Amino acid sequence: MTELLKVHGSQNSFFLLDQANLAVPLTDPEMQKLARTLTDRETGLLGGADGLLVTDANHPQMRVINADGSEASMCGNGLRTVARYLSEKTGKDQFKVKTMYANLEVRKADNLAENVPAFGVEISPVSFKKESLPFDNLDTDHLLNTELPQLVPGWRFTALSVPNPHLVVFIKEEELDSPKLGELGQYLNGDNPYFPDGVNVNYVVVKGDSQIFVKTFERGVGFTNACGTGMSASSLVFALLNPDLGHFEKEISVYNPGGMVKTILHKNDDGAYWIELVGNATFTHEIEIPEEQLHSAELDFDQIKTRDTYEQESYLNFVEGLKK
Ligand SMILES: N[C@@H](CCC[C@H](N)C(=O)O)C(=O)O
Repeated sequence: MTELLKVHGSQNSFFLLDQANLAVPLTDPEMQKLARTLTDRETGLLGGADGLLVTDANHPQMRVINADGSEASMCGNGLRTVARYLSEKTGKDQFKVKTMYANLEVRKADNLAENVPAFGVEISPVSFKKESLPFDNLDTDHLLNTELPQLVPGWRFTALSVPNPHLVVFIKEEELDSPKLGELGQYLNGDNPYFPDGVNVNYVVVKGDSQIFVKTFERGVGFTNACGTGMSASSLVFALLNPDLGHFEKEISVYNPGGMVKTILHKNDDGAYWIELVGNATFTHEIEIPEEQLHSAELDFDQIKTRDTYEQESYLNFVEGLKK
């Protein structure tokens, strides 16, 4: 039997698999197939999820397989849960985790509430260069609060990678339910002349000093409860465009449909930006699957056992408390 976990950060949910638990590690096509099968919102396990996180306790690392089987270079909410998993395995409270483009620092943080463990993770490298997303056919090398009437007239867009690609647009609170949000997300993540690899689209509402709300249409997934890299990218753009409200080296509260995280913005002496993302790392279920099932083309759900950890109840109490 192999143990998987179902986890979430701000209710951006994942299955977490440790290759070190397997006699034969999963191949990339097996991971992609498993991600698509487990995460399906209608036919997947435990109501599906937004992706599959693959780690290896022997070589601290994280790979992120989106729900559609594509691979993302980073996942901020996912990294917090991988950090907790590896921390509990090794007894270490601070260490680095290898991701596609960078070795990122992670640390155990104070619990957000009783039974709501939290971790802080480094989000970097940050780039505003066109090639880092990439984007094309927009007659510019940088999008920084730029009008793009060919996308949505009247909206201003900022593009940055952290290092996965993000587009940030500030909207009014009353626009949050507009169909334009999903339409644009879908358009830019389908066949389009501007973002050939797709892009995560973050819709941001400024709530006040050091406070924003972010709703994200995620590449490879669709709307999610939260996107860690998206909230980090949005925090940086918030501070760059509104220096009176968003500050470096000071916590920013980032509310999202799944809860709330904190971000802290940093600028190194060489001018490079990086962000610390602090938030919950919740394990909702322990799952037992025979290893041969993970390698097989079809999963037999009758052979899978799941156990509720009861952490979700505590997390929901924490979210309820945010409303008071
Ligand atoms: N939810 C994630 C980001 C996941 C990756 C994204 N869908 C992509 O393809 O870049 C997060 O918490 O950062």
